[in-house]
Amino acid sequence: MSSQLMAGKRGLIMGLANDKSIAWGIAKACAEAGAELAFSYQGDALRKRVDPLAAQLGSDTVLPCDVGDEASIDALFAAIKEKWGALDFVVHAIGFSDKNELRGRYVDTSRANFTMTMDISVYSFTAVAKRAEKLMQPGGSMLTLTYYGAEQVMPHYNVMGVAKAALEASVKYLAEDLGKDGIRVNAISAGPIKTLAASGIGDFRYIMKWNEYNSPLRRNVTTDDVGKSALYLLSDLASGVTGENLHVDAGYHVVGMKAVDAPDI
Ligand SMILES: NC(=O)c1ccc[n+]([C@@H]2O[C@H](COP(=O)([O-])OP(=O)(O)OC[C@H]3O[C@@H](n4cnc5c(N)ncnc54)[C@H](O)[C@@H]3O)[C@@H](O)[C@H]2O)c1
Ligand SMILES: Cc1c(CN(C)C(=O)CCc2cnc3c(c2)CCC(=O)N3)oc2ccccc12
Repeated sequence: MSSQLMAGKRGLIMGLANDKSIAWGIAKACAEAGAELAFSYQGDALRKRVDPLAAQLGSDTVLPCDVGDEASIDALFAAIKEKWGALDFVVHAIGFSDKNELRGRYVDTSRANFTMTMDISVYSFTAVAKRAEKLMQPGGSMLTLTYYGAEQVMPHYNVMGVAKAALEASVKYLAEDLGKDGIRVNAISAGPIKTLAASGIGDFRYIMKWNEYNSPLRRNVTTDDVGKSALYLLSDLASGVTGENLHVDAGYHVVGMKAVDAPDI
């Protein structure tokens, strides 16, 4: 499938934690299409999981990066510059908040967690773009991940919803700034997927069931669904697409209300 769409392209995948990560679905799709990949991970604990996954895709470039630390981001891009001298695409699959505030009411969000959540889940994409643009030529592409909770209230998504709304706005401003140099910046709004970032979330099973029942495709999406759409946005197939937010959610976001006589009720 799309065997050489990314031949000769070198990309950085940020946010791989394990083989359930959305970053893994995206990395597999890009590698299968011929891309050469580098990975960044957060914290030594993840290194032992990421190394074998990277090797599975023919990559031995696995670098540490805590996106909350400017020096760490600088060191990551210095290593990329040293190894490749250039970069064709970047995937930012990073988001984090205090899970104790991803339950209950949004109004009870603390200033500390609001600030940390915005720093890690929003500003980090801008910080990465600041470094990446220096290594990119026309034709370069950046991608981040968002969620429908940015657009409509999703129970208990709380401050992450406010953060994703800011992230989606930042994609448009970055698209304008980097478009002048021929670099595209887009987002994928993925439906709920059972990943590490989804674990520890109360009633996540209910959220998945609700999405399955109310999506036009009557199913949840997978990291492979997201990977294929990411491949499109990162490749030259999307040469005219920037500042976009592509919903890969089985169509959930288009449904206002189901017909009461729907056959599966
Ligand atoms: N799982 C879902 O339902 C879903 C749906 C839509 C969007 N998203 C978004 O997709 C992205 C990937 O999440 P996922 O679901 O694959 O979960 P995941 O837990 O596999 O990935 C999240 C990654 O963020 C990284 N991270 C957190 N804080 C970091 C920091 N300070 N520095 C560097 N890395 C850090 C983690 O190490 C992890 O690798 C996130 O932005 C998430 O908000 C997830
Ligand atoms: C969907 C959905 C998700 C998945 N998703 C879209 C996400 O963006 C993950 C957000 C997230 C951010 N930070 C943390 C966690 C999840 C749990 C573990 C942790 O310690 N911190 O998270 C929810 C939280 C509440 C309600 C729905 C959801």
